Amino acid sequence: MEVGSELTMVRSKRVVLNSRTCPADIVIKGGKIVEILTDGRTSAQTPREKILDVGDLVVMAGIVDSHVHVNEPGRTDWEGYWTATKSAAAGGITTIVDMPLNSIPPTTTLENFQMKLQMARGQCFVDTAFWGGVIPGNQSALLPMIKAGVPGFKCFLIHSGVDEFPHVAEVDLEAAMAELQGTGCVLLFHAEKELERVNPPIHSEGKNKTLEESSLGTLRDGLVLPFHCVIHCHIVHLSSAEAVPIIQEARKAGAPLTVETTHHYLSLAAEEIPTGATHYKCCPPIRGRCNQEKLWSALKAGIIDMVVSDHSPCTADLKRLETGDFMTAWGGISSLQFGLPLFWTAARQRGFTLHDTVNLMCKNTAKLCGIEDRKGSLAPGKDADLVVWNPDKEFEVKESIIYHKNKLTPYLGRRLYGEVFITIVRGNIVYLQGQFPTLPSGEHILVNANSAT
Ligand SMILES: NC(=O)NC(NC(N)=O)C(=O)[O-]
Ligand SMILES: [Zn+2]
Ligand SMILES: [Zn+2]
Repeated sequence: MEVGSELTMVRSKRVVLNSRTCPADIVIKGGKIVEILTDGRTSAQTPREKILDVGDLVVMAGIVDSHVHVNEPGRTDWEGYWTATKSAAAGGITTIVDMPLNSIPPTTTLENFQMKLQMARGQCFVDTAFWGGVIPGNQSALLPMIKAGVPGFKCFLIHSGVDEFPHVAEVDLEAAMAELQGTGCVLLFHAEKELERVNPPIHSEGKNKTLEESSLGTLRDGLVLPFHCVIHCHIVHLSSAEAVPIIQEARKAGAPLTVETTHHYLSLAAEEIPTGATHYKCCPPIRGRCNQEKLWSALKAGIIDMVVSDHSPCTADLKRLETGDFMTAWGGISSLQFGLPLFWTAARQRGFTLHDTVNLMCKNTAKLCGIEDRKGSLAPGKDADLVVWNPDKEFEVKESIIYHKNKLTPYLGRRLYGEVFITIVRGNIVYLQGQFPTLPSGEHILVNANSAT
């Protein structure tokens, strides 16, 4: 079987289905799963050719990463569709959902969205959907973007890191929520809030800690719950466990609220960040081990709904490694390709199962962006998006296997469990042990929740 082939069946001794992991034949036709044959059942539709038998490698639904910054157009040297979707394919990610910022222009108007689509066409190795952005004064652009296929919008409550994507005040949220009433879309919040100014703590320069209690006001996940959440609100990249009781309270009060955390808050702790290691900088910052354990407990308890990458790379110079100054370095971590093994390496020791992994990284993220009818789990009628991997195989993150545009990731040199062998998008092999199709096959663009064009 070679890369780029269109499969008619995938066979494995370990297929992760909704209720169990068992031997199964996944019959594929026209890019869709048509049958899943278990318990030795065969069917008239069982094909004879283009069958991929992966033995006892695990076959699971392809990962849906709903938080990826592909900064094209405008900052393609930070990350572009070609490299972002190749690294996604190498990581078992079959759908990415692109964030509306760091590209120039940002996805804040219909025209800007159409420009993004034009740039993405023909460059995507995996399926790609797009978030819009809410900024002050663009409320009249929201409905046209929904009609054009965005499943929701991201907004910031503090400076976003890029001037062309200003943060919102309450009055802007009022206007946006009025527009979004009844549309069924979701509003994603970067819910850090700038608290009262504090005297800059006396810390040795260049430590993540300085960032944590920064003189820019104590930036925390002071969860700013959107008042009278009249639409589905989603808290992105929760970093501080202090927000967990607030989230629980909001839900008790009936707020339609979902929450994500990221691989870096679950896999990295402030205590392990070397002085000046600004490639670890992200906003909100990575916090201590005690906080990390509380995030894991909230994940186990179902209070945090999903885990994403928040892949937010930049060019190496903007990480200011020469000064190691966390206050001026770009906030964002490059990690897209390694989400599955990062999560699994830590989760397997905490009693999480392969089913939990599908729920947290496929099902719930697909639901967030309105594509759960075709992505996020294995069932007849769904897209044949699969990842073939070995949860027990350890490997080292080496520069030579990184397909991100910029290789500067805090995970370099780390040994992880869960090597990805094959990634299949709508029945096509898009990654096979280091090999990719010469060109992306077809148009992996999902501009409407229910259709790809
Ligand atoms: N402009 C950004 O890419 N910001 C992102 N940066 C992070 N998370 O460090 C984000 O998600 O807020
Ligand atoms: Zn953010
Ligand atoms: Zn982000």
